[in-house]
Amino acid sequence: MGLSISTLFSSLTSLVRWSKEQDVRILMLGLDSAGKTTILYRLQIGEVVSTIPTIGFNVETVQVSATNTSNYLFPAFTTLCQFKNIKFQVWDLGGQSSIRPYWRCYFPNTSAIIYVIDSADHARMGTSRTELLTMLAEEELKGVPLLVFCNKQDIEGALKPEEISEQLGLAGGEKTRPWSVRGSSATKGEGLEEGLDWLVNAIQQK
Ligand SMILES: Nc1nc2c(ncn2[C@@H]2O[C@H](COP(=O)(O)OP(=O)(O)OP(=O)(O)O)[C@@H](O)[C@H]2O)c(=O)[nH]1
Ligand SMILES: [Mg+2]
Repeated sequence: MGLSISTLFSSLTSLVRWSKEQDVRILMLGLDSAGKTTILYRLQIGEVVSTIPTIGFNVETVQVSATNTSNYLFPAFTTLCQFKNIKFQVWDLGGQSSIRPYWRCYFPNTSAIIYVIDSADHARMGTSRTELLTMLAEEELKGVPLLVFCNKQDIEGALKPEEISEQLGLAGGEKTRPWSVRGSSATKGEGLEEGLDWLVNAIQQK
């Protein structure tokens, strides 16, 4: 009897986990050439791929090992969670101005947003900010966690994450969602996993 209950419980747990995995959808947005597709494949296969501008979208399943840091009271449970692998469907949408109006078609059922900025593209920082703030005002994305990658930190003269964060002004306006602005270099593979780790925790704590 005990065995069958535990088997049933374990099957149910797997089912719930499976259905949750299917639901976890991350949208990756940002202006053209920000580095979205490079980030997607760096996260998925750990390599820098040669990209062409995305017309439409790329979607891939990305697996991360999540660290649950919220269970200070239950160290054993925390240890278990540290080894839990979570799968996400990451949707990388093309960022050209003619494609941006279609971003909103992908907003329903979004669990989190990754917004990618080319930190060396000083000229278009204002456009990138406007696109981000317009998107965040959408009702469908209310409360959805936001990770901003200030990408291309390897380029000399790139704006630092703190400077970009200041320009975006999220500290003053964003009170209803968890958000984080971080530096990354997709080509060097720096900052990506730490950023995703933050996002995983933000999604789990919602
Ligand atoms: N130096 C540097 N170059 C990068 C970095 N990330 C991406 N790139 C380069 O930037 C260019 C554009 O990268 P993509 O990943 O295609 O950009 P995207 O955001 O997907 O662009 P769209 O598909 O047009 O929206 C490519 O030549 C990449 O190699 C980075 O961190 N550092
Ligand atoms: Mg692309």
